[in-house]
Amino acid sequence: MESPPPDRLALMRTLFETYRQRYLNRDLRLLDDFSDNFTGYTGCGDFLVHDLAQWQAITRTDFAQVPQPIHWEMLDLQLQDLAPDVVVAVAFFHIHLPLAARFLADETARLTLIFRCEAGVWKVAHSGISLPYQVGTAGDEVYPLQSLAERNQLLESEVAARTAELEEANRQLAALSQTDGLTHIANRRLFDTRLAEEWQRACRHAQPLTLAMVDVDYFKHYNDSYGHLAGDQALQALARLLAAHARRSGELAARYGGEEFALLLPGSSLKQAQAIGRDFLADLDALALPHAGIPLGILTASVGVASLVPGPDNTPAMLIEQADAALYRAKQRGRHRVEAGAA
Ligand SMILES: Nc1nc2c(ncn2[C@@H]2O[C@H](COP(=O)(O)OP(=O)(O)OP(=O)(O)O)[C@@H](O)[C@H]2O)c(=O)[nH]1
Repeated sequence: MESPPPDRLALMRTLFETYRQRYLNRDLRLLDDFSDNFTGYTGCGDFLVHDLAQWQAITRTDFAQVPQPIHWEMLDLQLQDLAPDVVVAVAFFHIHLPLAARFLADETARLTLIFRCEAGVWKVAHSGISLPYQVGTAGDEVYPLQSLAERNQLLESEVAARTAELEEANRQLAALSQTDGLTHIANRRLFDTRLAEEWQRACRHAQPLTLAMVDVDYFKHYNDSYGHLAGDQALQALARLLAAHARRSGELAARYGGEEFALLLPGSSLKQAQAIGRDFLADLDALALPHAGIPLGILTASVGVASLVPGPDNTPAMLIEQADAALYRAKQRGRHRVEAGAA
């Protein structure tokens, strides 16, 4: 097939472009372009319009419905030279209406225009637009704006609901990853994070950071006597008591590992931490979980506290070491007591 001569191609392009620009810019001069002998298919109507006045009314409704300029993202344009007085343009494009109905723009629309030269003037003899929307139009709508708006609203509320669910799931996941599964207090991971944070804070304010390490006494014996499940329950009860002593902002009770716990006490002096340790042991005594076979007859714990002012010569690990050393001394000196400071 021979391709049309350049001037003919230019003509076809001009005809299509003029139509396109007027349609996009909501330019009513478009109405002048139609042939008296016109036929057309609207985007959502499934009937052939062959009454020019009806088509012009549809066009006016279209322009009134969407008065702001429309944007077409052209995908393809076929220009066909059918006869000296007939040319056809078939265009494929995405429609971007000036509203938030994004998925409308995802559809590919097709426009077929037939131009016919009548008494020396090129007119639009046929316009058939195909919009593959899965939604119907309401009333005399040309674009299915109402259905699209409803669909959009539904989609937005579904997205909002899913986003909220996802955020909640993420929040729960984050909380879970920082919580000890047995005792439901902070786990070692959160303790390490908070220790590092509090260390930095104490460093900035040149204040001491204080830490208490807590270890259950004769816990192996407890497990052996009462069973592992009872041991678990004892750890849970102890964790609850310890958590009740983390009262002020920044304080944190955590399960450090096994039957060892940590109480981070920013802003407390060594003396205050010792008092907190003693209060905690008194609470545990009051709980009086039976532990037959050890001198006191109830479950007890030992506490080691240490305090350091962060500086170039010390690290968080040193604070833990010193609290651990104090805890070791508490064990050595008979358990069920609080010891403080490095050896
Ligand atoms: N039930 C239970 N036992 C645990 C858990 N984690 C650690 N243990 C037990 O804790 C016990 C710790 O024993 P040891 O380290 O010998 O210390 P201890 O018997 O408490 O003796 P002292 O610390 O010297 O007073 C071991 O028997 C562990 O099995 C746990 O999650 N649940």
